[in-house]
Formats: sequence, C-alpha cells, structure tokens
Amino acid sequence: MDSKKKKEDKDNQKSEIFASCSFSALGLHPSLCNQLQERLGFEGPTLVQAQAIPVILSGRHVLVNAATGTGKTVAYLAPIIHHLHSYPSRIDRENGTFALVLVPTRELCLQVYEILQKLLHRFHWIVPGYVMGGENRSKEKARLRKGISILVATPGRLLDHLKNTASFVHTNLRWIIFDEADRILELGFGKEIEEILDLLGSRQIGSVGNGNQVSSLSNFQGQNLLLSATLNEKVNHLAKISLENPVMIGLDDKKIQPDQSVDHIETAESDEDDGLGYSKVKNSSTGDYKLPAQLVQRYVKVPCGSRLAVLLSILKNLFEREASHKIVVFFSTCDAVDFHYSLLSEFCWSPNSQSEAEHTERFLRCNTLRLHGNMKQEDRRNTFQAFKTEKSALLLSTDIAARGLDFPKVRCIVQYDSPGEATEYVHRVGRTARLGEKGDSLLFLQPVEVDYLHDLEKHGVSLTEYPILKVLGSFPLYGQVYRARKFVSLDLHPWVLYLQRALESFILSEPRMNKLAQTAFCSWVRAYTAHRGDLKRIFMVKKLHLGHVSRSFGLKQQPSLVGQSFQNQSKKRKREGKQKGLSKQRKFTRKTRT
Ligand SMILES: Nc1ncnc2c1ncn2[C@@H]1O[C@H](COP(=O)(O)OP(=O)(O)OP(=O)(O)O)[C@@H](O)[C@H]1O
Repeated sequence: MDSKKKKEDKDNQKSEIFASCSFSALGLHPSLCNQLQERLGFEGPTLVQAQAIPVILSGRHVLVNAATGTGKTVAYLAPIIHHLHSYPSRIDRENGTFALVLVPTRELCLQVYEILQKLLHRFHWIVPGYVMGGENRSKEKARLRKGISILVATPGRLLDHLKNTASFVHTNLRWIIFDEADRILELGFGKEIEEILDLLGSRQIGSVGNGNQVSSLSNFQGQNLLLSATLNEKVNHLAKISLENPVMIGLDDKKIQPDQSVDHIETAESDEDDGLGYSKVKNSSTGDYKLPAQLVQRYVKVPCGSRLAVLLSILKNLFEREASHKIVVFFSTCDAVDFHYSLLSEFCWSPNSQSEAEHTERFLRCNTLRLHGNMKQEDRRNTFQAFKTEKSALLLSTDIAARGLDFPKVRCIVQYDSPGEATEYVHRVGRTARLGEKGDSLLFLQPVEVDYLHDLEKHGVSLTEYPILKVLGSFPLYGQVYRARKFVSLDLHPWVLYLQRALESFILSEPRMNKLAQTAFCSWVRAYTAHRGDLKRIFMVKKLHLGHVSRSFGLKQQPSLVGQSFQNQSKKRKREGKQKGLSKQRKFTRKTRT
C-alpha cells in the first residue's frame, strides 16, 4: 500500500471516530477545554462526545448507547465539571456531593476517578472521590464527612453509606450517572439501584434532592444520565424509573455533524407510552452491533481435549512474533484464571530437549498478570495499574475486565471460554481496537459449539477462521518442523500431543497445581451449565466429554474422580450460599464468574 493510500485510510478512520469541531464549539468552558488538551492530550472531541456534550449541558436526561472505546466517560464528566465550574459562587466541600457516578466494578470506579482527577487538576475546589467494595469503610466515612463533590461509587457500598454515614451530605445532588448500566443490572444490583433512587428521592420524576438545596448556587433541576451498550428489559426498567423524557444518543447518528447534533439526535422512540410520560426505548439488543472497522475477528475450532495445548501454542506464537505485545485472555471463572495463571507462570518446557532435566526454560516468556473478583483488593489494584502501564504483558481475566476498562494498546483479545450473550462478546473484544487503534480478537470454540457463530451473525458480527495448523506447524519439534496436512485432526498433531503430555506430567508432579486444576475443572463445568436461554442449546453440558474437559485442565484423572470433588464442592458452595443468604444466581455471577 503506498503512503498516500495509507494516509487516506488513516484520515477516513479518524473521521469515523472524531468530530471535526473543537471542544469549545460544544459550549465547554475554555479552561476545561485547555485541561482536556493539556492534561489528557485530547485535541478534539470524539463523535459521541460531540453528540452528548451539548445535550447534557442543556440539562436533559440522556440515554447514551454507543460503541466501546468511543470516549463516553469524558462525554458525561466534562459537562458536569463545566456546570460546577460555572456556578456563580464557588462550591465548597461542605456542600457535599453534587454528582454521583455509579459503576459496576471496582476497577471501573478507579478508572473513572483517575480521569476525574486529571480533569479537575486546575479546579481544586471541585473535589473528586470514590467509595467501593473492598475499601476501608471508616476511611471512606472520613472522606465523605469532609465532602466529595463528584463521587464515583459501586452500588453496594454507596447504599451502605447512604444508610449508615450520617455525615454524607447529598442534599445538593444534581446528577446521577449510571455508567455501564446493563452490567450493573446483570451483576444483580437492580434492587440496590432502586433503593438508592428511593433514598435520593430521584425515582421517576427526576427531581433530585430533598429540601435544603443550595439554591443560591443554582436553580438547575436534577439530571440523570444512563450509559448502556444494550437496551434490554432491565435497562428499560431502570430508564423508566430514573430518566424523565430522555434524549437518546445512539450509534445511528454517527455521521451527523456536531454542530447539528442536538437537532438531529433521536429522542427515545415511542413503542408504547406507559402513561407516566416516559416512552419505552426500542430494544436494540437484537440489532447489529457496531464494532470498530479495523478490528480483525477470528475464531479457532479446537476439540476440547486439545484446548490447553492450543491456547499455550497460540500465546507463544503471538509473543514470539512480536516481543512487545499486550494480550487479554478471558476465562469463565475465577478458579480457571488462578489455574492458568499459575500454569503459565511456572510451566517450563523446551520442545527440543531430550530429557526432563533439560526443561528449564519457561514455555511462555512474558509478564503474566491475573484479575478476578476473588482476589484481594490490593492485588486487584496492582494488576489493574500494572497492565495499564506495561508495554508487554498477558492478562488472564474473568469478565470483570470485559466492561468499560480502558487498558492502552491492547493488541489482542482471546476468548478462551466462550462469552455467552453476544453483548458480552462485543464488550470483551471492545478492550482492543479502541479509538482507531489496530486490534485482533480470537474466539475459541469446540466443534460442538460452532453454532455460536450463527448467533453472532444474527447481530451482524462475522468471524473468519484462524489458521491454527499453520501456527502449530511453525514450532520445531526435536529440530524438525512438522507440516500437518489439512485433514489432520488437531488432537493428533505431534506438537499438540507432545505439549499435552508435558503439561499433564508437569501438573501431576506438582500437587498444588493439580489441586488448582481440579478446582478449575469443577467450576468450569458449573459455569458451562449456567448458560441461559437459547445458548443452552449451543453450550450443552450433555454434549461435553468430561474426560476431554479434564484434559483441557491437564488432568489425567478419570472424570468420575474429579466429578466427585465437583459434587462435594457444589454442595459446599450451596451451603455457604444459604448461610450468606445470597440467591444462587447472584452469588454465582458475582463470586465465581467475575
Ligand atoms: N476526545 C478524545 N481524544 C482522544 N482520546 C480520547 C478522547 N476521548 C476519549 N479518549 C480516550 O479513548 C479511550 C476510550 O475512552 P472511554 O474509556 O471513555 O471509552 P468508552 O466509550 O467508555 O469505552 P467502553 O464502552 O469500553 O467503556 C480512553 O483511553 C480515553 O482516554
């Protein structure tokens, strides 16, 4: 491709993402515009920012439904800061909280807080803060007592403070933002959200605050914003109880010029009026998802028993091809993350060594990190920061990293365990190819699961096949390269066979690893049984060969042996679940899968 064509392509890509206007043309205060440029390095707004900022500035309730990595965070934070900065008299810490940003996970909480800190660098009187599960409650209470102007929070911990922290002033609350609302609801926080809305007096009518408002500061009414990738029943319900006559900002307005955007933005389409003045928003979850054009999406069809060896081979190939690489691999459970993390960090094998004693070289020589919801808060924080700053690293994660997290320069997303809903697929791949950058994604499927591709196609997502035999053929075995014929099954590929054998003997020789593998096997099967709705027909436990599943955890044991411990574990989890009074599904979703 000549350089002129390359430049043209780059310009086209840019105009798909960025608007042609400036931040100040959207009505933002000049010093905030400077801050966006100097602190965050943003030269101009993205399309979604150009659409959302003027509408949010106008005070309307808004529902934003836009593609991943398009800059939604600044789209809602900038107008809030603009308003707080423009109050006739400066706000004070004693005035308490003016804006509340609700997010589903702790990592997202920290991420939004970090952006806030940068944006507020020059506006020291507007104080950012966060409260979230896993943090020290009394320290949070002390911070709330001092006063936090813009508070980022996870729902459970916020509710706790609303009920138990008397010094938490929220009488001046003007904005409630639900970021990644669909995820908040999927994690089972619906009840908490309703309670929060009730406690804040913000249900339905959207008039925030309960008396004692600082009327001298502003006579502006409450404004709620909801950002969600999917508009399903639950999100519709939340929109209904929290938004008043909202403006809908969606993907279809992508091509609209920013200066015309307010006039052209669709208001929520009316399917039916519920008599409350709120029109039901059309469900777009069955429609096409818009994915970044530059994202290369592929799938690899792997028999269950060879999954582990193929995963390791692909990762080895990716890191050897490009030394500096950032890759995220998604697993269905916390236990699977722990097992693969230990395995990848410790497994030594060099295919050209003749004796066991010579296997001293780590199979995968990359910086490996892990992230899931059962880790200690401090470790979660460290991983999150490390993966942000590393130039080359491998992150093994549950879906905790699937939504909203913005890790710079991730080149490849591997979905080793299938995601379930197509939305989840879209969010996972959304961690790469952000804001016009290059990105690849690879979905692992067993031969019995390939119907999942049709499910994705229904949403306009189509994948091409990954050349796995070519990749496996690139590894020399005892000095020889084995070029498999097309019809050779992966199970019988010499490289896969040797690697599988090496993995099994390594795991067998390490009791700790063996235990991790068994636990991971059990929760993997549990997660497989948890697929819902139509997906149950694709991911059928009945079709699984448990012996092959064991092999995919490097286990040599008979499945019945492992199955026994699986049953014991299930019973134990049920007992614990009852004791803690959590519903089975909520506990499973929050504890095991994230
Ligand atoms: N105007 C801009 N110019 C340049 N970079 C920007 C701009 N706005 C946002 N970004 C960067 O784009 C990336 C994605 O932003 P953000 O995380 O807000 O996207 P998002 O739409 O919320 O993504 P997701 O749907 O995955 O949560 C971030 O790294 C952010 O710093």
